[in-house]
Amino acid sequence: MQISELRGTRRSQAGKAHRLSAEERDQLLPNLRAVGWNELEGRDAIFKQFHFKDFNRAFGFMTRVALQAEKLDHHPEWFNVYNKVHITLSTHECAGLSERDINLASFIEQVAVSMT
Ligand SMILES: C[C@H](O)[C@H](O)[C@H]1CNC2=NC(N)=NC(=O)C2=N1
Repeated sequence: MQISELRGTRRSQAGKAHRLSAEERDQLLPNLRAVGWNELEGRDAIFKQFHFKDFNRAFGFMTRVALQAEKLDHHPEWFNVYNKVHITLSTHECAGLSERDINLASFIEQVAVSMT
């Protein structure tokens, strides 16, 4: 395998991202809605606010998410102040919500559960 192909695999979620269809949304979003993720109005993205016990927990959470985001080459838009972390997920490549956002949101949920 060539280095260039390996890079291709590292861009993991290989292939082009596509905006989720209505059917895919019906199938994938309910589980995330149930744990507090919502679709933004006026932008094809999902959003959730997290609250932790203190800054240490919030930043520990962000650190774990950041390392995975870098691995996946898919990064959150986020805002942090003290114990709050607000996260928006969307995919630039398709200018909207893709499966990459669903995968990252699922990972974020696992980390959040382990930090609260
Ligand atoms: C050039 C770079 O690989 C791209 O911009 C990646 C990086 N991180 C990303 N993060 C998110 N959230 N969406 C993207 O489309 C995206 N694309």
